[in-house]
Amino acid sequence: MKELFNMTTTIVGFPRIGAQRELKFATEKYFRNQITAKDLRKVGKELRKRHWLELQHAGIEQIPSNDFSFYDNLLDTTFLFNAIPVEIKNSSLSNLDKYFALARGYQGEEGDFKAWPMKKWFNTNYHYLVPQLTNDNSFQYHGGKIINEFLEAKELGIITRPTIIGPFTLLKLSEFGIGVTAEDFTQNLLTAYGDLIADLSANGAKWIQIDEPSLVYDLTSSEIQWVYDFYQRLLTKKDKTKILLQTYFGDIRDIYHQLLTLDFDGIGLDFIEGKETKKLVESGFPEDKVLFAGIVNGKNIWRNNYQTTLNLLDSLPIKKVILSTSCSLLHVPYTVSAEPFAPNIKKHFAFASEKLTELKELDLLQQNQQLGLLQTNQKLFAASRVEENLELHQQIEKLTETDFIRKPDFEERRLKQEDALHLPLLPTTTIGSFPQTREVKHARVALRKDELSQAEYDKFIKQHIQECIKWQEDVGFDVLVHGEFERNDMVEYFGQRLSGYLFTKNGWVQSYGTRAVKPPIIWGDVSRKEPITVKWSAYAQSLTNKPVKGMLTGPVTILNWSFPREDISLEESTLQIALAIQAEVLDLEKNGINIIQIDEAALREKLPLRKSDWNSEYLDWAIPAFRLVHSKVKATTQIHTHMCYSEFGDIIQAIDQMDADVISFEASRSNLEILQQLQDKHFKTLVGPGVYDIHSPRIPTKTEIINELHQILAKVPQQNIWVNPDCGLKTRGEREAKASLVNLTEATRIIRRELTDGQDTN
Ligand SMILES: CN1c2c(nc(N)[nH]c2=O)NC[C@@H]1CNc1ccc(C(=O)N[C@@H](CCC(=O)N[C@@H](CCC(=O)N[C@@H](CCC(=O)O)C(=O)O)C(=O)O)C(=O)O)cc1
Ligand SMILES: N[C@@H](CCS)C(=O)O
Ligand SMILES: [Zn+2]
Repeated sequence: MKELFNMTTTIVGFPRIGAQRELKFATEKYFRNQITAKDLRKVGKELRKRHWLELQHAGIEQIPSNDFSFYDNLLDTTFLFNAIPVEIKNSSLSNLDKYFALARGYQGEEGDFKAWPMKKWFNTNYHYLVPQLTNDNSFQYHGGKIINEFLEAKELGIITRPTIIGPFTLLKLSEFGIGVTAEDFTQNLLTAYGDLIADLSANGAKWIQIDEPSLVYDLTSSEIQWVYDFYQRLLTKKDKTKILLQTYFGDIRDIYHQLLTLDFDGIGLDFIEGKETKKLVESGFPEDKVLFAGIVNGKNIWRNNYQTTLNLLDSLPIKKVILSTSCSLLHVPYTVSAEPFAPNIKKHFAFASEKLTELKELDLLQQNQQLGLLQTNQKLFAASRVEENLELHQQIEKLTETDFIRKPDFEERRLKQEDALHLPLLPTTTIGSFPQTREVKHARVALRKDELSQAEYDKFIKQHIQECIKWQEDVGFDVLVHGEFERNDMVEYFGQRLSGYLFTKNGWVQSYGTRAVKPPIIWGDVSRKEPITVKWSAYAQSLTNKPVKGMLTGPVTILNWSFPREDISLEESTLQIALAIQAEVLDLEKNGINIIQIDEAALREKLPLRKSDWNSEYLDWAIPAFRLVHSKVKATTQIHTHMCYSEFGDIIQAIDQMDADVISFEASRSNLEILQQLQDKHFKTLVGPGVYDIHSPRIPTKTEIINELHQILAKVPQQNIWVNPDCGLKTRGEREAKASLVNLTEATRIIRRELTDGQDTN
């Protein structure tokens, strides 16, 4: 056992939505003007208190603060420093409403402000708001949320470790207006972060945590130099308050040694996703710094293997260690305690609360105390948890190259589909879901509580499908959808209908703002028990002569938005799911569905963050898994896919290799930058770059959509273009969703007329 330095425990951050999603319900009530700002702030305050006390009670010695957020931490950071657009800054909206205007857009008496774009937070299913920095912006610190929350905890007798996103990550994740670069903000940020540290320090903070997850990417030499120079200058101003530089989602191999020479008091490293973290630490770690060792996985829900962790800790040549999580616990649900799993299943799981216990137990074991805990833990890993599905394994073994290749090729299929489908120029469609109204969600609650029979529920869903089809026909859409009213979520719904899956009752994880998901758990081998979506799609198709798109979630996304197994490879699990979805595709086709969309919104999620680690490994199985799903359909069946909230530019060729016939993706909020990539890379798949942002209640005007279409037409051949919103409409209210779609169809008709010299093609 290593020499002990005052061994303590901490976490990088804790979930904030509340175990019963209190924050979501309160915030949405505030949006609907049903409660006041004061009421909402009170809910936030109660949640923070509850969480700090829970951490204290669990024996966590260093408790973070400012990990709470009403919407998003990066938005909080930009807002804290007042680096927001002048129009919003100068409006007479309240501070809270300015904040929400950036998050969701605002259309009202104070003006018409678009929401900031939203992107995936590294390799997670959490999404952050992308700061838009222009000439008008500067960063200044004048107090605010971070200090208020520190003082709030202090009043409870808890000296927390305030956390803040660091300047490098902030700039890396921001977008810059014309004529502005990250460099322009350096001096400004230095003063702002310096003032922040001084204020927290003056108010009694002992430690401050600066999060720099962007350091886990490949870094250029100028980036390394920027980080080094910035922190060297910042740290000369620090006094007695200790600074922790916290990294996560990988290792920091490009800058590790330089960082160690800076005057940080602690360095937080991820030993779970950081493939080279152990090696880096073994190569040297200064005695005067504390290693915040991220050894409890902040993203999975499986119990920690204590022996493996203790061996790792024991092997590190470190004196001062604080045991921590690999990243914030934001990415896991609160607790498994109230979940109705059988004890022999439950004992394998650790959600956020149970991870606190794990940290404490590891701390004790590290000190050679309560060794019985180790034996109990070892038993969890001694035997296989599940029985294998041998038939499925054989089916996978027998797959050959041809199973992954669709015939005939894209061009031949395209002609056949044109003949079969007769779609107009710039066909219009939507991404699948229509608003999940309270009525729809409520019906599902009633079904769960046996207040509604299955037959009544099915009838209710069919009524919604009928109205949805009729509305799309009236408005003039070319390819219709059934609306996904029967689904709670695009992944959980499938998980619940596939064998091998477990799902929670209350395992909510924040995805963005007020929205959360309950990722299903892959417990064993996955297979399809029976058709999943066929009855709904076939019913919708029976109501219209226009084509209705079948709507499925693809295998890579189902895997990435589930909690995956760790006892078999991700590739193997994905192939199992792919075969299940393939069977569904073929059943849809058999039942008269000629267009099938297979969503792969999370295709990128498990692609290594570092390009130098790509080696094509992940894409080499993820793309074929998608192809396996549709390789056996007829040439005339048109396969669509959909992606959102990711960077696509650097994987555009891999996307083409998915060999779908049509792809729709989010583009309206990434300023259509992807269009250039499509042109440069001669993208073959037909494309529907989203023409408006569905994540905001703001209704796009016809003129805005026309402008988007002009931009698309400037880069993509007109016969390759589809017109659609940038994602599903489930989070939108009916009124705004419909108004936006009407504008979309009318804008398309105008453009069609332009393109066909004044003749209306519709
Ligand atoms: C498209 N996106 C998705 C991602 N990940 C997914 N797994 N799914 C996605 O769709 N990632 C990227 C993007 C953006 N992310 C999201 C994430 C979540 C939502 C969303 O709308 N979430 C809903 C919850 C959806 C759900 O599970 N609904 C259930 C339960 C509904 C519910 O809360 N019921 C209440 C009672 C309601 C009543 O009585 O009226 C209850 O149970 O207490 C269902 O419909 O049955 C959310 O509200 O957060 C969107 C995009
Ligand atoms: N078909 C899904 C895709 C979301 S990414 C929907 O429309 O909600
Ligand atoms: Zn989407």
